[in-house]
Amino acid sequence: EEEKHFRNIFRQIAGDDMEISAEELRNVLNNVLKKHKNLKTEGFALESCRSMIALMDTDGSGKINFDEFRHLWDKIKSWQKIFKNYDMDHSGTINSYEMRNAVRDAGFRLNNQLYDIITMRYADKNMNIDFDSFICCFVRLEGMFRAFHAFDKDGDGIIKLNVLEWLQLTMYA
Ligand SMILES: O=C(O)[C@@H](S)Cc1ccc(I)cc1
Repeated sequence: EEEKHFRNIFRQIAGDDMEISAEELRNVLNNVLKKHKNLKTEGFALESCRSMIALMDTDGSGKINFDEFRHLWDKIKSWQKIFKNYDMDHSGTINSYEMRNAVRDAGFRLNNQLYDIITMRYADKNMNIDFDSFICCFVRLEGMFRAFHAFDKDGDGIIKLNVLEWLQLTMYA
């Protein structure tokens, strides 16, 4: 039943081509955000939605189909619970220390250098991370781990890429 309901929602968002574009994704994310008063954010920028599409576009169509959207939506739902769990004062932001715990709670195993890089890339001047930056960071983390494992056929934790393969990975993200 829930699946049918979700498919109807998807159909409304996606329109005739049954694929969601960056603009359509931005509209649905920002409409949902309006229902969450304690998720302070200026909303998702188009560029952020383009990146989320790229990271989730496993069939290379340039848009996201039902399965890709379902995966993204389930991830955002679980990651917003983690965000709210750490945003105790309901400021709509979490600080860089809480971000470390949120990343760990989401199951990502990083090192100190990466935690610092994430703070530099996603936090504001007060070292706080707002909700849309938080989600974009997690979508990128999940997408990049997934891309690495897709290349790591023998699962030895080592991949070999030539420069064009590297650019294919990093430019469409
Ligand atoms: O659908 C909702 O409002 C909750 S349950 C999950 C959620 C929260 C924020 C966003 I943006 C997307 C989804």
